[in-house]
This record gives sequence, C-alpha cells and structure tokens, in this order.
Amino acid sequence: MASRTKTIQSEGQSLNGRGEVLLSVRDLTVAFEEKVILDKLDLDIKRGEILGFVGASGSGKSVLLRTILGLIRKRSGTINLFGVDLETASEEERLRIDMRLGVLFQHGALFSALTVLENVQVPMREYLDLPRKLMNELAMLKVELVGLPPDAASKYPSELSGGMIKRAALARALALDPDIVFLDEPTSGLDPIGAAEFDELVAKMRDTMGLTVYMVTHDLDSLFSVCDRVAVLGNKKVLVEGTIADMLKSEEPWVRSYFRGKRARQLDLAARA
Ligand SMILES: Nc1ncnc2c1ncn2[C@@H]1O[C@H](COP(=O)(O)OP(=O)(O)OP(=O)(O)O)[C@@H](O)[C@H]1O
Repeated sequence: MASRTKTIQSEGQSLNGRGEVLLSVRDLTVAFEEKVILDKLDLDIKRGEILGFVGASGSGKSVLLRTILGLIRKRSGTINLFGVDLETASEEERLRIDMRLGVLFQHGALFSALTVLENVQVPMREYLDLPRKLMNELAMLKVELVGLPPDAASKYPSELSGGMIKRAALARALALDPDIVFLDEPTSGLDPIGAAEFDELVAKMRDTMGLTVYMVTHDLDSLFSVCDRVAVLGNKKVLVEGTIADMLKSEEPWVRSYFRGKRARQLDLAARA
C-alpha cells in the first residue's frame, strides 16, 4: 500500500504541447426530460495531464463522459475537442476526432468471443484499412506496451485475471494511438496491488508518450498517487478543481469529507512518509 501512495505525479512540462487545452466544455447542460443532470458545467483538460474526476454516486460523472463522447445529446452549451466545436464539426472532422480518443468503459470490458489480440484490433478494423499482418504487429505492440506477456494475446478474456483484463482493455483503448484516453473507474474491482500497478502504467504513459488521461474514479489511492489535477462534480457542475493540495484545503463540505475523511488522511500521511 505504501508504494501506492508514493506520488508518481508528473515531474515536468517537458513534452511538447503540454498545457494546450485539448478538451473544453462550456455552459454544458444535460437533462433527461425535466430532470437536469448537468447545469452550465465548465471543464478543461490539458495535454499531458491526468485529470481525476470525482463526485458522489449519481452526480452525473458517467452522463458527462457519455455526453463528451457523443453518446448522450446535450441540451445546450459547447464541447470543444482539439479546437473543434463538436456541434459544428463535419462528419469527416468528427471521424478524425473520434480516432484521437480512446475509451475504457467500466463495464464495457472486452468482447468475450474474441482473443485479446482481436479485441485490440476492433478499433483498427473500424477506422483503418490495414493488411492483416501489419494489424497483428501493431496490436501485438499494444499488448506489450501495457505490460501483458506475449502469450496473453491469443487468450480469451475468460482466461485472464481482472488486472490483465484491465490492461487488455487499455491496450484496446490505445489501439489508434489516441491523444486522450477516457477511463471510467479503471481500478474498480482490482486488488490494491493490481490497482497500484495499473496507476503506475497510466502515469508511465503520461510521462513517456505525453498521454492525456481523463479518469473517472472513486479510488482515493489513484487520486493521491497519479492525478495531476482533480475535478469534483456536485450540484450539477464542477464544484472545485485543482491539485490534491487544493482539495485538502477546500472547505466545500463534500470535498472536505471525501478528501479529509479518515481514509484519505491515512493515505495523505502515507504519501508524505
Ligand atoms: N439514460 C438516462 N435516462 C434518465 N436518467 C438517466 C440516464 N442516464 C443517467 N441518468 C440519471 O442521471 C443521474 C447521474 O447518473 P450517472 O450514472 O452519470 O452518475 P455517476 O456520477 O456516474 O454515478 P456512479 O458514481 O454511481 O457511477 C442519475 O440520477 C441517473 O439516474
């Protein structure tokens, strides 16, 4: 556990383009009939950062993620990705944007009838037209990139551990070399060691590839150990955002109890030790 809480946050801004805003959400309102879930919400994510997105259960984290990904229709506001307003984007622009996004859904794991290699190739088949041999080679590189042994490539999801499934799902999310990956509770269901290893992998990808990560999580360990910035969803908008240090100083009641509750205090002490 102690190694988990040792901070592995970004050490510098050395990679090109760091700081550039890749996703900008402004005045976003999402409602299901009369029920407003998000009300004039603003959010930015910058290149090369890991943004941890937290909020009470049912506060709308998944709705926001699905709206950004174009799976839920917004009522008003703008969502701008890579400088393009999604509402006015042409079909071709939208396709190019989609290819720059990787997604790891919490329950959307892997196709059970496909091997790991075939799962990783799903986005490649959808968006690219590559010869089979090249696709196999590229998918294999992704399998290795996420730290899976080569023999995992020919296995089916039912033959893998929980941690290996998450890695394989990450490999699939990285299939097209995206600029941003959206991870929906990536460490849920993993034991602390598996979760720590997954966090370290994500941090390594930020540091070596400049990957930008939007991580919805309830996992305090992840928030303390890898997130460069945290955004808290509450009252239908981003209530507070900033570093973990900012969260620890916040007097907002939900943020206070979440980040300064007993468990959070123990993690903070361990991280400082
Ligand atoms: N398709 C839908 N139709 C109607 N209401 C919906 C729909 N999808 C989500 N909601 C409602 O939107 C609210 C926010 O749900 P959401 O799943 O985004 O919460 P969450 O913050 O991700 O919660 P959790 O942390 O428990 O996963 C909930 O009240 C939910 O019932």
